[in-house]
Amino acid sequence: MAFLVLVRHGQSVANLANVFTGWLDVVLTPQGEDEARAAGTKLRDFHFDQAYCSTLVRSKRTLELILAQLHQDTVPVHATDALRERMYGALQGLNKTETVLKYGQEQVNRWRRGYDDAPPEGETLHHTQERVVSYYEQEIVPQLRLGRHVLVVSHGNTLRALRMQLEGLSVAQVEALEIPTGGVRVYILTPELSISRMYDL
Ligand SMILES: O=C(O)[C@@H](CO)OP(=O)(O)O
Repeated sequence: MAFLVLVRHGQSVANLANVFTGWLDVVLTPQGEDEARAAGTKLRDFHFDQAYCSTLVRSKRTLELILAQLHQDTVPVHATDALRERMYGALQGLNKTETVLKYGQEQVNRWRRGYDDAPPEGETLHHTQERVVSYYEQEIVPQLRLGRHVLVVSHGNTLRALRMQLEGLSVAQVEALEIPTGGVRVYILTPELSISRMYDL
């Protein structure tokens, strides 16, 4: 039985500053590094065959810290643009609270969580989902079919989009889904890749 584990990167300096991040390439805070190590500790009973992350440094560093914590530094790592955070367009770098004061809570909620609402010059969650799911199907599913154990370290919105697909969530459910930094989700899969168990660690 293969298992698939999804982890959101640890807290970044932009998360701490309450700034829209998207494709900004920001580092982890000390707390974020601790969250990454803690995710590794939670995964101590797991052995991975393949690991995936985005090309953004907060995702790469989180994966590196998890594998170091697990003494599994030799697991092959694949870093891809396909697993980058949702592109937040003109909102990138803006403070979230100031943006609410300027445009109103309702508009900002739609930009942040609406499945088909694009932030100015940015991607909708739906578009993010298309690139993430297509990478998942082309690169990760073949590994899972071989019974390999896979770790994916990515971002809040990419993981919301992937979880919608894997868990069959409705639009309303994915719009309400929040994943904490360092959050760990485990899927135990049947040989046909149905989910036999899923849980947060
Ligand atoms: O800023 C971002 O890129 C994301 C994730 O940190 O934020 P939000 O919660 O608004 O999707």
